[in-house]
Amino acid sequence: MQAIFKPPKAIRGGIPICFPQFGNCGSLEQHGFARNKIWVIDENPPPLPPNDSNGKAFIDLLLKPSEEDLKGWPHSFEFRLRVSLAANGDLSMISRVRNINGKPFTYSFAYHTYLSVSDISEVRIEGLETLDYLDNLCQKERFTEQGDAITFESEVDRVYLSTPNVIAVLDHEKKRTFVIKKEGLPDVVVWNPWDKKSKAMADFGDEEYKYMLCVDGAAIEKPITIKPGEEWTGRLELSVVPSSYCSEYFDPHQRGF
Ligand SMILES: O=P(O)(O)OC[C@H]1O[C@@H](O)[C@H](O)[C@@H](O)[C@@H]1O
Repeated sequence: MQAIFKPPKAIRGGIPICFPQFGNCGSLEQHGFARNKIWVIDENPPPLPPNDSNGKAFIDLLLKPSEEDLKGWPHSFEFRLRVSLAANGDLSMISRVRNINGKPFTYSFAYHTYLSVSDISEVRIEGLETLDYLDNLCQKERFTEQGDAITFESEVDRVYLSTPNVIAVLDHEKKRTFVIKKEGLPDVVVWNPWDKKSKAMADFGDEEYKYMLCVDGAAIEKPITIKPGEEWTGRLELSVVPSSYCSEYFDPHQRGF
């Protein structure tokens, strides 16, 4: 990617954290400030269930609002992120947002997950068929998806609503499938900028839209409200499996974790 590694702008690629705002639905910068910040290592995070990190390598990160952040979004919080990598390559991310403010606050959230694919025209997403979505290309108008798996032949920028906790992204050419499992994240954003928008983005190669797809576990349509002292958790697990395994592995009705 032609990503630009120059703070304070977000780096395109990876899994930026969109918080406390998704997109431009609010007064903050696009996708909120969290992805543009330097997080610190959390030396002493509150415990998580042992299953979350058994046998995995992990790091705990912490974000607290700066004076500047509080001017634009006057709510004190602690955002803890554990990123874990299992020996088989499974990546999991656990976000915990704690309200340390005197009053409730409300936010949106997304794991803006860039997936690398062999050829976007050979990719399909399973798990979102027949669901309602908000189309960011039509002023967030609500539509209903047809019965078939989602495929790509033009720009897509949608927020699928009330989604199952397991979504599969099948890369036909590479014969591999990304399995996205999530918890606490009812929505799924699907984004591919296609040719025209790619050319308009300085940090994105003209042809790169062919080799990427964003599929984000998110909470957007119904933003999350937490009371003083309360904590919210949102989990995402990303695995890559050979597509031949998929029919056994992939059950959209399965619980996330
Ligand atoms: O260029 P950004 O700020 O990283 O955002 C990229 C895209 O992110 C998607 O999640 C949004 O739905 C799109 O509308 C947006 O264009």
